[in-house]
Amino acid sequence: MTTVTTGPAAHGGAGPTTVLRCTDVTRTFGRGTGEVHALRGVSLAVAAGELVVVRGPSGSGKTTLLNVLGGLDVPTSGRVRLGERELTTADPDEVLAARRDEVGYVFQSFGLVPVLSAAENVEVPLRLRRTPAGERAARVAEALDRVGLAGHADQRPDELSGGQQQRVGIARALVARPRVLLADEPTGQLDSATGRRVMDLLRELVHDDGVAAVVTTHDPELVARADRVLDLHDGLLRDGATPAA
Ligand SMILES: Nc1ncnc2c1ncn2[C@@H]1O[C@H](COP(=O)(O)OP(=O)(O)OP(=O)(O)O)[C@@H](O)[C@H]1O
Repeated sequence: MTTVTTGPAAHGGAGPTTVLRCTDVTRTFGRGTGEVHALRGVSLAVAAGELVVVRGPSGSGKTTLLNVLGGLDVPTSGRVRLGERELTTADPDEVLAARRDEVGYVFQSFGLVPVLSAAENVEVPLRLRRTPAGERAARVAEALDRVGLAGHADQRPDELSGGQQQRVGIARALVARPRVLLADEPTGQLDSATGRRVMDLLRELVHDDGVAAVVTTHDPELVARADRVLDLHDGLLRDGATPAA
């Protein structure tokens, strides 16, 4: 098994700003002749305020990696550390708490609840954290304002464009001030100009908030906006080309 260590871990171990780390992670699906090695020894450390883009062809393991990093899936072997929590040895309640408290997720298909307004969608993570109602309203208004949707709070997803829906998705991901942001092909359903604007926004917010972000993509436009690019091929992670800008 080949293990490629990338990021702060490759340069002297745990830096004080590393908030997300996985070490020698494998994930195997199925058994026997049907076995699929989706991740084959992946190590990665992401610092606060760093935007890491993971690119790779379909089936290379991108979604599996995000699921493992975010505590949505359990690796077959290896370790995942999210903030102060070691997910791979934590009990299920603690993993749930880590997901709720530490991670914001952005989905390719936005993942908004169709019957809720933009503001109500953004409010969901705050309700899960039992944030008091008055504080919720202020935080939701601020989050919508930051993504340029202050005037769209009462609209439902089907009354918004794709780019606006993804801005709502980003506001929802960041409203509870997570330390980690995970985004799976966040511009996959957007035209290229809209995708660029959404990615610029994501980059700005990640840097402003000091969030450790991992974004998967096929899109070269996203790659150019990364602080660091990693290539995933057949479940193996390698340093990619340094982004142009
Ligand atoms: N639940 C599962 N059961 C069996 N095999 C799976 C499962 N999830 C993923 N795989 C397999 O693991 C490999 C990696 O899949 P993954 O979805 O992580 O790739 P991906 O890079 O995200 O692909 P895409 O870009 O098409 O979304 C693939 O061969 C896939 O078929």
